[in-house]
Amino acid sequence: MQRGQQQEMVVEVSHLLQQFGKRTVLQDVSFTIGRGEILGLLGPSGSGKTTLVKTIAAVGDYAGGEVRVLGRKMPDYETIKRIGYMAQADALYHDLTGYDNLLFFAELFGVRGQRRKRRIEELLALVQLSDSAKRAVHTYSGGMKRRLSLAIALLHEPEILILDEPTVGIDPMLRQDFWREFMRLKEQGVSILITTHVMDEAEHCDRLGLIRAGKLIALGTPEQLKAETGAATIEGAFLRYGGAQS
Ligand SMILES: Nc1ncnc2c1ncn2[C@@H]1O[C@H](COP(=O)(O)OP(=O)(O)OP(=O)(O)O)[C@@H](O)[C@H]1O
Repeated sequence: MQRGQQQEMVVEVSHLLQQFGKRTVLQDVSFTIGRGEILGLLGPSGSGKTTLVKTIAAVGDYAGGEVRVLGRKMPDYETIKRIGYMAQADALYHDLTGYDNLLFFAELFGVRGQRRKRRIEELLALVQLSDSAKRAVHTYSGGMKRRLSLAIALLHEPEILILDEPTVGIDPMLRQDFWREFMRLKEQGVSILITTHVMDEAEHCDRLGLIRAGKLIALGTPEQLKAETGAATIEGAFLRYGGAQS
């Protein structure tokens, strides 16, 4: 980026309020994500991370504030197609094979012809499912389902990736491959919002947001968060901000 040039903001969340019935789950949450930026969300179980990423991915409406993605107020159907969302709960067709799941979602996202064939093959290789692609998903392990879900989220080459704990149940070697891929996508200008409980993954993020009880209690680069708290590690910084990591 040129000096003085403004970084393009692809996600703008301002004063977001999310409620389920009378219960407030997210309160006054504001942040932005720039093009090609990886923003990680950390927080204890139940703090609101999944609710936040779902709201940005437009899975449901919100009670107050504003979420804009690529300049459009969400939820917006056209913009949803430019997002790749990997949910925590697998949204797969268990009676279909892995390959047929990819075919189904390719159709849904308008990925057709030679591009479809090429993408499916590339992604099956990336997530190491080429040899199991013709098996029904109900025979897959939890980790295999996560890998297939990631392949689906990447299928249509989205500009924004929203990944809810993508590496749960993934072995350390493959986790490294995933991160190599996330970094490659970042270099291509893809913006990534990722929730994680894994502290060394947090170190790979450009910035981190710490969420506690529905509030964004800290936001900054890993170095800033450590410097502000005088902690040697992200985990230490997080604890000093008063969040108990689960
Ligand atoms: N559809 C819903 N209806 C009512 N309450 C909900 C709903 N979805 C989430 N919640 C509540 O909102 C709070 C935040 O949940 P959320 O799943 O966003 O947390 P999280 O930080 O992602 O947790 P984890 O790390 O365990 O996945 C929790 O108290 C949860 O029970």
